[in-house]
Amino acid sequence: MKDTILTVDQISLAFGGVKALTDVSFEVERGAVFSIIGPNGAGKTSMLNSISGRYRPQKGTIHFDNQDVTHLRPNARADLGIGRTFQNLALFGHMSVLDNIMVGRHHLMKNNWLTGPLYWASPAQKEELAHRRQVEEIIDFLDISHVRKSIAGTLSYGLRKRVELARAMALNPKLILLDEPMAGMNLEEKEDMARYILDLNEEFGITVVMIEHDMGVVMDISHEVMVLDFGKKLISGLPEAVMADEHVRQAYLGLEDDEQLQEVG
Ligand SMILES: Nc1ncnc2c1ncn2[C@@H]1O[C@H](COP(=O)(O)OP(=O)(O)OP(=O)(O)O)[C@@H](O)[C@H]1O
Repeated sequence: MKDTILTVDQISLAFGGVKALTDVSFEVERGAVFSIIGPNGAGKTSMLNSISGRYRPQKGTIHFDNQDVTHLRPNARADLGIGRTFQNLALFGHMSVLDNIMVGRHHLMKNNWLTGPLYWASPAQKEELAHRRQVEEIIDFLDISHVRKSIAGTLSYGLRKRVELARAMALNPKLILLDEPMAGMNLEEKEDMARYILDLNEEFGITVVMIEHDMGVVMDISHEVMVLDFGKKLISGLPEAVMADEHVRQAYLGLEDDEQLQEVG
């Protein structure tokens, strides 16, 4: 039987007269890497924001892990296991890598990690230690231990993106929303990031919903692809089937033959 972790049903979202999303429905299977593609302004970020709770669609419902989350606030959705990264870096530049990642874990801690250390040898301290161990695991996984004490703002772009991913993972998400995780990266950084996304999906069992413009990456790592165009769903399915679709090739890729498709991204 199909194990669906996310069900988006008939979502419509408008900003004044601008229709960002119109009647978009789709399902994401637990354990999948699901990519959303489409031209600029197609509604991709609006969809991610609707899932995370940042935007409130005027119409439609969103179910996550068998629960109606349509009316839940972003924090409540995060508590249920929806993590995310942003299109533009959203790290605390003046804080260390470790502290940035601990912020991601904050909501999991019963005791506030800022006031926690003030209580002596208390459960709060023990809790912080346990959290630190888990954070160290994530740091090892993403190969950022050499910069764990560095100030986040001083790191290269690729490393900062990885720290952002670490912070999202620290939330212990069942589903992670990635908004253009490879944007602005060189080829090597992109290859690294693709590997980490695959590993967090396979080793940690985290379902991934990702917006990505690099078609090579999308084709390589996605189990399913959905195309948005002018706020509407054009098609979704296996990556090869979507790329072979005539409408997609014309409307989005503007391509005629396979040779050109290879060059995208
Ligand atoms: N907060 C907002 N206020 C007003 N209009 C918005 C807002 N967010 C998105 N829009 C509009 O909704 C439409 C869809 O935008 P969205 O950012 O979701 O597209 P996108 O596919 O993510 O584009 P891009 O690839 O450029 O990031 C656009 O017309 C955009 O201007």
